[in-house]
Amino acid sequence: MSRPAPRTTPPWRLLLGYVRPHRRTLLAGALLSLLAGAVGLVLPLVARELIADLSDDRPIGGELALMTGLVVLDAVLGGVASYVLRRTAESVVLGARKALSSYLLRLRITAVDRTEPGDLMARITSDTTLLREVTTDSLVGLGTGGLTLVATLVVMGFVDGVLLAVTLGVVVFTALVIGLIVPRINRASRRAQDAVGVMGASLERVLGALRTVKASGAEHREEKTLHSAAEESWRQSVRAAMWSAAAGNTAGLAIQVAFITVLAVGGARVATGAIDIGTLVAFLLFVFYLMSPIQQLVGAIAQYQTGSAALTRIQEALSLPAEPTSRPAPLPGADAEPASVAFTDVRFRYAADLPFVHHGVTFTVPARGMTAFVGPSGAGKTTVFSLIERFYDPEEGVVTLDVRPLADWDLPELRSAIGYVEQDAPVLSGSLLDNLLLGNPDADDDAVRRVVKTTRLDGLVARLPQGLETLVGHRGTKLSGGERQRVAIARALLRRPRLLMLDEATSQLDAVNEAALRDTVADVARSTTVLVVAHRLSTVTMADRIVVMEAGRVRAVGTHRELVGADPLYAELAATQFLAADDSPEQPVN
Ligand SMILES: Nc1ncnc2c1ncn2[C@@H]1O[C@H](COP(=O)(O)OP(=O)(O)OP(=O)(O)O)[C@@H](O)[C@H]1O
Repeated sequence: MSRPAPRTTPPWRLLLGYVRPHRRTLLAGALLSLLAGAVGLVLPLVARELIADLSDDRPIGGELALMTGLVVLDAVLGGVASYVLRRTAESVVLGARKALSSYLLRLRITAVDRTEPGDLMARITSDTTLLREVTTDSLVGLGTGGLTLVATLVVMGFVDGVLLAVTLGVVVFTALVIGLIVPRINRASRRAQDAVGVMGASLERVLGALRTVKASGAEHREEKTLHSAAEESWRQSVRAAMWSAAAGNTAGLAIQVAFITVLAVGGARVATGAIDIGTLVAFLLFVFYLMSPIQQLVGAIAQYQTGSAALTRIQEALSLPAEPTSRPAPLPGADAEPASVAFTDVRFRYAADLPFVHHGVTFTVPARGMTAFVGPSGAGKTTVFSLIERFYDPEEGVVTLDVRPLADWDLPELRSAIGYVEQDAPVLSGSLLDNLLLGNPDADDDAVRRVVKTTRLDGLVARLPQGLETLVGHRGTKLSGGERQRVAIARALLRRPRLLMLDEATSQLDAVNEAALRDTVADVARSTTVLVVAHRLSTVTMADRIVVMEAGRVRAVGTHRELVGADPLYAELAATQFLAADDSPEQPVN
C-alpha cells in the first residue's frame, strides 16, 4: 500500500482491498463448502430410499455404496474447503501485515513522535490477526448463509406466499433488533483492541527501560498500568461476547416465533381450506431449515464488527503521514566529492502547537573539513542534523546540500550521501557485524576490518567469543556505552559518506579512545564534510569552523581562537567547560 488510506474509507472496502488478490481461492473455498453442504443434503434422501428398499425387501447394496461414497466425498470436500478458506484467510493476514509493516517503516518521524510504538506494534500483530476470522467466518458466512437463505425463501414462496409473508415479517423484525445490537459489538471490540494497543505501548515503555524501572522501584506501579489495560481489554471483549450472544439468541428466538406464528396462521389457512396439511408441515420444516443460514449470517455480522474495529485501527495507522516510496539509492562511490551544506533563514518547530526551535538559522558549511556546533543545551544543535536528514521539514527558509534544496532531493539519494551518528548511538539487537553492516550491507571484509581498526573496536572483537558474530543483545546492552558509540561511528564510516554528522559522538569515550577517534575524524574530514555537535572543547579546537548557537539562532561563526576573543558566550563556555584558547592548534578556516 503506497498511499495512506483516506479516513473516510469504510472498513469493508479496506477488507475487500486485502481480499481482492485472493478472491479466486476464496470463491473456490466457498463453493467447495457449499458443495459439501449440498452433498450433506443428498444423504437423507438416499437414506430414505434405503429404508424404502429395506421395507420392500429389495437389495440395498447400491444405496450403501452411494452413501459411503457421499460420506467420504462430504468429508473430503469439507476438509479441502476448510483448508482452502483458512489458507486464504492467512494470506489476507499476511498481506495486511506486509502492507502495514512496510508502511510503518516509511512513517515520517513527525508521525512517530505522535504515536506509541507499542500501539503500532499491536496493530501489526494483534489487529491483523482478527482479519483471519473476518475473511472466513464473516465474508464466507455472508456469502453462503445469504445464498442459502435466499434459496430457502424462494422455495418457501413457491410453497405458500402468505406464510412466506408471515415468516418475512418476523425475519425483518429480527433484523431490526440485531441492527440495534451490532454497533455495540463494534464499539466494545474497538475498545478491547485499543486496550491491547495501550498494553503494547506500556510493555514497550517498561521493557525498553526495565533497569530504570527496577532501579526506581516502579515495578508495582507499572504492573498496575499493564494489568488495568489487560482488564479493560477483557471487560470490553466480554461485553462484545455478550452482545454477540444476544444477537445469536435473538436469531434463534425469531425462528421459534416464526414457527409459532406460521403454525397459527397456517392452521387457520388449513381450517379455511386455503392450503392442505401437507403444505403446512413442509412449510414448518422449511422454517426450521432457515435456522442455520440465519445464525450463520448473524454470526458473520457479529464477527465482521470485531474485524471492522480492527480494520479501522489498521486504517488509522495507514493514514499516518509517511515518506514517499522510492527505490533504495546506491551509496556514494570511493571517489564521490564531499558535500556542502547551507541553512538560510530556517525557522522550524516540531509541531504547530510547540514553540519555534529555530528562529531563522543561517550558516554555510563548505565541502570538506570539520564544522563543530556548540551552544547551551536546547539551543537547537541536534535539530540542525534532523533537518539535514529530512526527518522534518523547516516551516520557513531553505536547507541545501550541494547548493540543491533538500526538497529537490530524492530522499534515499539524500540519505545515502550522509553518515549519521545519533546522540545516544543506538545499537540494534543482532550481531556486531549486523550492526556495522546496517548502513552498508555490501561492505567487504577488508572495509569492515579497516573501520574496526580505526574505531578501535579491534580489541573488543578479539576479546569477544564469537568475534564480529557475537550477539550484542537488545539495544546493544552487552556493550559498554563507549563501545556502543564506537560501533555507531564505525557503522557511519562504513558508508563512506559525503557528509558525516556526529552528535556528541565522543562523549562517552575514555581519553585514549577519544584521542584516537579524534585523529580518525580529523583524517576523515580531509576527504569528507564532517559536522559535529560537540560538548567537549577537545573536539572543538580541532574544528575548521565553529558555529555557536543559542536559543535557536546562530550567534557567531569562527575558529576557537577567533571566538574566544569575539564571542562572550563562547568565551564563557570555553572558560567553564572547555580549555584555554592556547590549547587550540593552528587551523585555518576553510
Ligand atoms: N522530537 C521533538 N519533539 C518536540 N520537541 C523537541 C523534539 N526534539 C527536540 N525538541 C525540543 O527542541 C529544542 C532543541 O532541541 P535540540 O535537541 O536541537 O537541542 P540541542 O541544542 O541539541 O540540545 P542538547 O545539547 O541538550 O542536546 C529543545 O527545547 C527540545 O525540547
